[in-house]
Amino acid sequence: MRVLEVKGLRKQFGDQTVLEDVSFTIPSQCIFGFLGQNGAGKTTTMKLILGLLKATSGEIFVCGEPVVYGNTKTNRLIGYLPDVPEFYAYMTPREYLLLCAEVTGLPKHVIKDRCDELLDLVGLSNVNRRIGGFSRGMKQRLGIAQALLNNPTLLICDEPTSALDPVGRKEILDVLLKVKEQTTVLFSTHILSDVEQICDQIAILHEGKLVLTGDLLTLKKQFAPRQIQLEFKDAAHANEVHSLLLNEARIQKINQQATMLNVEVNDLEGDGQHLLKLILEARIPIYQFKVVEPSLESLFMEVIGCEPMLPL
Ligand SMILES: Nc1ncnc2c1ncn2[C@@H]1O[C@H](COP(=O)(O)OP(=O)(O)OP(=O)(O)O)[C@@H](O)[C@H]1O
Repeated sequence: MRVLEVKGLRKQFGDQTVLEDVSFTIPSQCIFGFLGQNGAGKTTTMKLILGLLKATSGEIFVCGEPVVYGNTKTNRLIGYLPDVPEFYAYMTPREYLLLCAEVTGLPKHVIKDRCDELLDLVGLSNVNRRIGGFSRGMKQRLGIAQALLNNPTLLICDEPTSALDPVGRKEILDVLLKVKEQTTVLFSTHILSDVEQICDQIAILHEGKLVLTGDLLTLKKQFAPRQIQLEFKDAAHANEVHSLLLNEARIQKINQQATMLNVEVNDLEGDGQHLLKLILEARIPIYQFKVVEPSLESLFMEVIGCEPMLPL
């Protein structure tokens, strides 16, 4: 089933076009990473999905139902976590969730069990402190619990990990992985490693246009350049090999950083062997010869037209 379908979405603020012909679909039970640099248009897209902004043109469907601006009926199917969630600081997480459950009209007989289940899911069941003293990560986790109260089909999180330290980020990613068992997740971010860890599908937004969307593993294989990394004892040896390889037609691109060379080839096996042979024949000692696994970073940089850093 298609949980979300975005078709030809365009959004203008005055004469500024912020989104142009954005189309993507999200199948059920997947984690969809919505990637883009600051200002790419991620939050605007999410607000359009939530019916909080009016699209200039295009259509959005949640579980087959059209999203209509100003009539947010489809939001009963969506849980939303904004980038900076706000809470009542004087409450404990349980008090706060119980209040939200009552306000959202959850049947009285299920409220307590649902809140306990969600506090357990986000690792806050034994926390009886006031929310005012929570870390950012704890607030994000409570926000996820709140967004899941009504058993949504789609959970949308706006940059849930961006302001967190590595431990806080891992906790959120673990929670999202657990959420995926029951709910489709769309989360926006510019942290590529988070996407690499948990996402099945991605979309990359660049200056308001969707430059890539699809299954992450397939895209990585399809787009990431075939690269071999060579490391030498010193920069002089790396320079020597760099000059040697400049004459080789089969080498697509060479990128050097000090003692390391990143060499892009067409045929990893054949060209790799040829490279090694050349270096050995020139009697240049080599420290490391490594086939670089395709990474989301190289894919991202390629589609937005930036030069990737040398992988470590
Ligand atoms: N209400 C608005 N009025 C005018 N321009 C807006 C409005 N909201 C957003 N924009 C502009 O739209 C562009 C996209 O903003 P958006 O917040 O969607 O980007 P983003 O990808 O979420 O970025 P970030 O990662 O910084 O949150 C920006 O240039 C922003 O200034």
